[in-house]
Amino acid sequence: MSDGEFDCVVIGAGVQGSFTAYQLAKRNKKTLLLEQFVLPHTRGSSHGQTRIIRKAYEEDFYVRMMEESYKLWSQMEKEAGVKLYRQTGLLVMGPEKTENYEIRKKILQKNNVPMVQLTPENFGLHFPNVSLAEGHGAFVELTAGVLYADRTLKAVQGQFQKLGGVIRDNEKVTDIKPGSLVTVSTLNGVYRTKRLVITAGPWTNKLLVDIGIQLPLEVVKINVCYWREKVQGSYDVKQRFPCFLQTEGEESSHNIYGLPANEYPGMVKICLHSGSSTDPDQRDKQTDRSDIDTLQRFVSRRFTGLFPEPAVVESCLYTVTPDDHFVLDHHPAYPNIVIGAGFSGHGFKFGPVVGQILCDLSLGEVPSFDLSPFRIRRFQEKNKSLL
Ligand SMILES: Cc1cc2nc3c(=O)[nH]c(=O)nc-3n(C[C@H](O)[C@H](O)[C@H](O)COP(=O)(O)OP(=O)(O)OC[C@H]3O[C@@H](n4cnc5c(N)ncnc54)[C@H](O)[C@@H]3O)c2cc1C
Ligand SMILES: O=C(O)[C@@H]1CCCC=N1
Repeated sequence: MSDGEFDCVVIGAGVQGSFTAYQLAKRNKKTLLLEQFVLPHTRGSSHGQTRIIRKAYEEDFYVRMMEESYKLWSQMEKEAGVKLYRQTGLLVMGPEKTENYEIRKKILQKNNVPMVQLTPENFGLHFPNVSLAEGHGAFVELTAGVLYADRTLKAVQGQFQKLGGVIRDNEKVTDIKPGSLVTVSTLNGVYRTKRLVITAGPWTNKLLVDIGIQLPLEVVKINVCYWREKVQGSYDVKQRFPCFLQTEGEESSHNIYGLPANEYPGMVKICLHSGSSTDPDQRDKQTDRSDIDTLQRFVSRRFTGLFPEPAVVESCLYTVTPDDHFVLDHHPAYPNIVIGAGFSGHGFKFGPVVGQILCDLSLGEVPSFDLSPFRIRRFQEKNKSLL
C-alpha cells in the first residue's frame, strides 16, 4: 500500500470521528483521520471541558447502548491513564404525569439503573439551593456524571496515534469520488481508501452533496451559559452538586440542563436544549439570545443561589435530525462509505460505542446493536427525494 493509500479514511476529528478512527486502528487497519481545522479547535460540537453522561432516556435502545458505552469509557481511561468521567449523579426534575419525565423514570427502574426517588418534602434537604416547581417530581440517577470533553479528544487521538494511526489536521476535504477505492481530495493532497467514514458533524451535508445525498439535518447554535454563584462553592462539583435535567415545564417547552461548577470556579453551566439555525461557517452571525431570556427566568425562579445573568457565554453547535436520533448507516448507493451524523445535542456520552458501531459498519461486520432507529431510510420513507 503506498503512502497515500489507506484501509480507511475518517473525515472529522470530533468525538465520533476520533473514537471511530481509534477502533479501526485497534483492528489493525491503516487509518487516516482528516480534520479541517488545526487541533484542538472550538468550531464544531465536541469542544469545551464538560458533558453529561447519563442513562435517563426515553428509549430503551439508548440505555442499552449506554451500558456498553460506560464500559468503553472506563477502558479508555485505563488505556490512556487519564480520568475522563466523574460520578456526580443526575437530578431529573419535571412535571409529574408528563411523558418526558415519567418515561425516563420508568426506563431507569426497568433497567435496574441505581436511582433515588425524592419527595417535595425531602427535596430541600438534599438540594437546599434548588427550588422544585409546584407539581414537579424529582429523582437522582446515581451513576450519571460529568465527562471531561477536551481531555477525551486528546486522549483518544493520542491512543489512535500510538496504534499507528495518522492524523492530518488543517486539511479540509474538498472532494470525494466514490468507487471500490474512494478518492478523497483535500486542500493539501489526494488519498485513496478502501473505506470512508464521514463524521463531519455540522458540515455533514456540505460533504454529502457531492456524493448525491442530503440528510434532513438542522445545524443550531447553542449559547453555552455559565452562571455565577452568590456564595462560592454552593453548587460545586467538589461539594457533590449533581448534573441536572429539567424536562419541559412552565419556563420552557424544551429541556434545560446543567452541570456543577467545575471548569470555571464559582460558575455553573446551564443551557437550553435548543437554539437557532445557523450555517456552521457563519455561526458568529447568529446572534439570537431568546434562549438566554428563558434561562434567566428559570435561574431566577429555581436556582436562587445564582446571579440570574450569565457571566460567560460560549458557543457550540448541535446537528439535529427530525426525530433527534442519530444517523449511523452506509451511504444508500455506496456501501464502502459510512455516515455518522445528526447527534442532536446528545451524542458525546455515546462516543466510544458510536466509534465501535461505525467501525463495524465500515468493516462489513454485524454491529451488536439494532441500528433500525439510526437508518437513513427512516427519512426516505417520509421524503423520497434524499438521493
Ligand atoms: C452546548 C452543547 C452541550 C452538549 N452537551 C452534551 C452532553 O451533556 N452530553 C452528551 O452526550 N452530548 C452533549 N452534546 C452533544 C455532543 O457534544 C455532540 O453530539 C458531539 O460532540 C458530536 O460530535 P461529532 O464528532 O459528530 O461532531 P464535531 O465535534 O463537530 O466533529 C466534526 C468534525 O468534522 C470536521 N470536519 C467537518 N467538515 C470537514 C471537512 N470537509 N474536512 C475535514 N474535517 C471536517 C469538523 O471541523 C469537526 O472537527 C452537547 C453539544 C453541545 C453543542
Ligand atoms: O445529552 C445530555 O445529557 C445533555 C443534557 C440533555 C440535553 C442534551 N444534552
